Amino acid sequence: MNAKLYYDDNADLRWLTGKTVAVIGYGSQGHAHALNLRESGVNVIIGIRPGRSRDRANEQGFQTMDVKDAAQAADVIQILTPDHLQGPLYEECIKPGLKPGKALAFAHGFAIRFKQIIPPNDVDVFMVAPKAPGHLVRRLYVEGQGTPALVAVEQDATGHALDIALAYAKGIGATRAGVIQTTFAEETETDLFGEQTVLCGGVSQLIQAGFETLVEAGYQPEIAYFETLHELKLIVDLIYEGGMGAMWYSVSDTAEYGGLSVGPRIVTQETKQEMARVLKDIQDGTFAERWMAENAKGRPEFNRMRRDAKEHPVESVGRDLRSMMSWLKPSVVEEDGIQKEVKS
Ligand SMILES: NC(=O)C1=CN([C@@H]2O[C@H](COP(=O)(O)OP(=O)(O)OC[C@H]3O[C@@H](n4cnc5c(N)ncnc54)[C@H](OP(=O)(O)O)[C@@H]3O)[C@@H](O)[C@H]2O)C=CC1
Ligand SMILES: CC[C@](O)(C(C)=O)C(=O)O
Repeated sequence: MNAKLYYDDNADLRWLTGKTVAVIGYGSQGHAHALNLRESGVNVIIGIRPGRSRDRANEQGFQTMDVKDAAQAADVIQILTPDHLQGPLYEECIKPGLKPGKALAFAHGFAIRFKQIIPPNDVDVFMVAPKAPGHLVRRLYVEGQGTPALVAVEQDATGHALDIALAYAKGIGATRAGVIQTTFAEETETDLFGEQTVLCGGVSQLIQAGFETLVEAGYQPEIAYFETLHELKLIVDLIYEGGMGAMWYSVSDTAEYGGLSVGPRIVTQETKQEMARVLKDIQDGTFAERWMAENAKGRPEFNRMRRDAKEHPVESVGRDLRSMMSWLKPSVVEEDGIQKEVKS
């Protein structure tokens, strides 16, 4: 194995003893980090603006305050607000609270890698980036499992930034699954690549294309849903637990032969070449620039794509079919057309 991996025995929560961690933002990652850390015995406060997130953090028993006050009060300041907003929030509310020896933490390297934030030299700067959506970081922790994470140290002012980062990783349950040491650049570039090409972008396009092909050919949409979306989860469960081998072993020989011979017609050499172009745009900052510009314009293209994705028939068909599956325990549900967290 090439990677430097850390597990529970390699991390010591005592590096956070007597310290206060301010979790800034209480969204997908924020609520998971805050709850997991608290249950691991860490003293956590929440820096958050008034609104839905603050109400939720209060309901869950946290001491909440404005970001400026939380940054003043904390030893470790974990920034869990959206990437594109971190720069101005840091300048206005977090930077004034920094003092030598404090730590600035991230769950993704975007703001540092693309220079939205330039911290002073006398603070630690580290990252603990879980490799899962926040709602699953929380669910797995509660179930006694863990989410793998990446740690990186950008600045080691105290000489103990890595110890503190590993303690934090242990507090959120990541060292149960394995924590790999990396750099902000490697985490940012691989994470953006993964979410755009395979995890979020690639998977959603593959599902929609498969669903549309079947429905346009006259097959029942409900069958298309079960075939291209519902069963995907069950197939991925096997891959997650035992690698591709477990999936090939469990499916029929017909599926194995068909999958191995036809798969390369779907994901082609051209797809791989496009992936390389996507990676280049990430590495040279083209994607980051496009994303920041889209936000500056008020997100016209993003809003249109969001709306189209929401209105795709695979969503309405799925909603009806899932309503008959009483065992599903979703973390996020739709109410009046808006995605909402299920109260835990
Ligand atoms: N989503 C994920 O699973 C993952 C995210 N990350 C990283 O974690 C970080 C947080 O992302 P994510 O959890 O998705 O974010 P969310 O969008 O889920 O949550 C953002 C939170 O920040 C709050 N917020 C937004 N603006 C401000 C502000 N000006 N002042 C105070 N609070 C504010 C929001 O509160 P309000 O309700 O008031 O809007 C909300 O609580 C990002 O760096 C992201 O890249 C890393 C790995 C996975
Ligand atoms: C896959 C999306 C992700 O990168 C993640 C959950 O790790 C994100 O930024 O949300």
